[in-house]
Amino acid sequence: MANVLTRLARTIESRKGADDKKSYASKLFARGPEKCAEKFGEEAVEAIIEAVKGDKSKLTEEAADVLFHLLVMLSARDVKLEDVYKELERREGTSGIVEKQSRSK
Ligand SMILES: N=c1c2ncn([C@@H]3O[C@H](COP(=O)(O)OP(=O)(O)OP(=O)(O)O)[C@@H](O)[C@H]3O)c2ncn1[C@@H]1O[C@H](COP(=O)(O)O)[C@@H](O)[C@H]1O
Repeated sequence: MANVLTRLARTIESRKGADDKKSYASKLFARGPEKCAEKFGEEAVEAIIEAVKGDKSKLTEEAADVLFHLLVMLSARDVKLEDVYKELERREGTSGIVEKQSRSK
């Protein structure tokens, strides 16, 4: 069974071109990829604020908002979640330090 992120990504993808009065994701898509990116940034900032405050319950909720808006932003630019998973898998087992050095070349 697909995990919740994979299922949510599929649902979000299915909202492209759907009625934006019935779907929040459709409403975001209709406003364009720049707006989707802006909303992701706003949600990330809200999560940062809760992380700094140390409220675990609110940080959990904000993290869910961040993941939802990340998926919308990726979909708005036709980046597949599967490809993000593949990139994470490629990095698995390598040290973060080595990874950083290989990317800065
Ligand atoms: N997981 C989510 C989810 N997380 C957060 N949000 C929405 O993100 C919005 C964030 O709140 P904001 O105050 O920042 O935004 P807003 O004022 O409502 O809207 P803006 O005009 O600022 O964009 C809220 O409206 C939340 O409902 C989500 N909306 C939808 N989903 C899921 O996405 C799927 C598709 O949803 P629809 O597109 O609505 O069918 C469904 O499975 C939903 O459960």
